[in-house]
Amino acid sequence: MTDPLVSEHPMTHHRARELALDSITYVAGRTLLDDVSVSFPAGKLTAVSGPSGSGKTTLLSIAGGLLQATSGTAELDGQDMWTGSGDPLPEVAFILQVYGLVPILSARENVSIALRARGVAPADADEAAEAALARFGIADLGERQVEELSGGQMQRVACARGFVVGADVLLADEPTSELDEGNRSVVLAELREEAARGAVVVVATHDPAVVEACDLHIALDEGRVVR
Ligand SMILES: Nc1ncnc2c1ncn2[C@@H]1O[C@H](COP(=O)(O)OP(=O)(O)OP(=O)(O)O)[C@@H](O)[C@H]1O
Repeated sequence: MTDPLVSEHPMTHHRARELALDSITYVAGRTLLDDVSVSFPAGKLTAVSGPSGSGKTTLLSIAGGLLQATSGTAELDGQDMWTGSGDPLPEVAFILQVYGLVPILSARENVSIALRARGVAPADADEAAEAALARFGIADLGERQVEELSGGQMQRVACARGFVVGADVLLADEPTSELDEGNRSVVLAELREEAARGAVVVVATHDPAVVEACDLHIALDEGRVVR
């Protein structure tokens, strides 16, 4: 499997063990997360479920360092996930609900960027990007501008960009919402593979089939953990 970061630094790369959230509260006008303590272990696929508006996206954002909690801590083996800027640690990759793709760039460029930003040489990054697109069945769309793609195709580009990094922590927000059953299975298999590789993998989802496919399950309701 393509994993440029790990293969470039085979001797120095230590796997994370656990992403721990302790007493996280987040207030924005009202309380969106209320005293949430959860632990996401490496090597496991953890589902975060809950109705729309229950706080799943907010929780993932805090877990990955995009958002600073009002109180409480989010730590990867003791390292604070909040870096002070809203830029996540390089160990973290996101697959976001809004995708965050650059519309005027090609699918391949959007994926390649994630590696180039981490110091991978452009030619190697492009090659890994092609392979990642192929994993999600969109190798033929590499040259296409993202703004010309369908919602489901964009979601698969966002998946390829999240997976290509070989991150220690992969946080996926509804990564299968636009996908048919076949493509959903592909994404689930890839998530499982990342966990098997030793990553912390968290997937926020409404989909019972996705919850079913996970090792662990945390349910939110109105900003509180209910299971
Ligand atoms: N910055 C903000 N300021 C105020 N309210 C916010 C902010 N961000 C999110 N919210 C609100 O917080 C609640 C939780 O949002 P969040 O996106 O975390 O839920 P979710 O469980 O991911 O929902 P969905 O499944 O619909 O994506 C929602 O009611 C949302 O409108």
